[in-house]
Amino acid sequence: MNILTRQSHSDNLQLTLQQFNLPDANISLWPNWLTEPFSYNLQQQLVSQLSWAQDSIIMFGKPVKIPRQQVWMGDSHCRYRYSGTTFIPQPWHPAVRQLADNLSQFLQQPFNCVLLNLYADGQHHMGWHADNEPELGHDPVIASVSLGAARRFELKHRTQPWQLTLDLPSGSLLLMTGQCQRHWLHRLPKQSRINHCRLNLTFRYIEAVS
Ligand SMILES: O=C(O)CCC(=O)C(=O)O
Ligand SMILES: [Fe+2]
Repeated sequence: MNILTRQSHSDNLQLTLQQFNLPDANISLWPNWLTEPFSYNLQQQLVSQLSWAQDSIIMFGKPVKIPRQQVWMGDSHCRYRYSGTTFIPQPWHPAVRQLADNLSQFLQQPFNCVLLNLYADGQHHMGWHADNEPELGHDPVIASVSLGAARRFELKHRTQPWQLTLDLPSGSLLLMTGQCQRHWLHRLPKQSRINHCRLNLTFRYIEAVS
């Protein structure tokens, strides 16, 4: 475990980093990347100010409502297609833009779009998947910021009996890199005892096609 000094969000707390060098994937977790008050305020602001939608995706040829609400946001060229639906990005909310800029600086990686997911309680969830849509390119870097209720996050290898379970507290930053999306799946399982809300932002990069 490495200890870095927190550089952004203006306090002097020690920034803890946990690294998991999995076969075919690199996972890093900064459990307290954002401070509690910053996380709380950002969550309140985004829950009330964004146009959340319980979108539908196509499963077995039929539209099915997703078990959460979401917003797709980013630069205007960042169209995103998954499960038979194309999402056009909403323009940047200034606080999300600021967070993307801070992340880009912190990780030395460009980010130009973000999927925001709002889980009202532990019934809301996301099933097994990989963030491997072609527009994300080969071996995408996915940076995931969590606000609100701490939830369990699970990874499993596609072909080997290997699993990793993490707890994602409010203010945490999870980074998935290497060949993670090629060889591993991840999900946010239901946790029926959790009765408050969580907001997750997964920052991504989509190249502009000229
Ligand atoms: O809510 C989470 O932590 C997972 C989100 C996720 O996997 C995604 O947006 O692709
Ligand atoms: Fe994902």
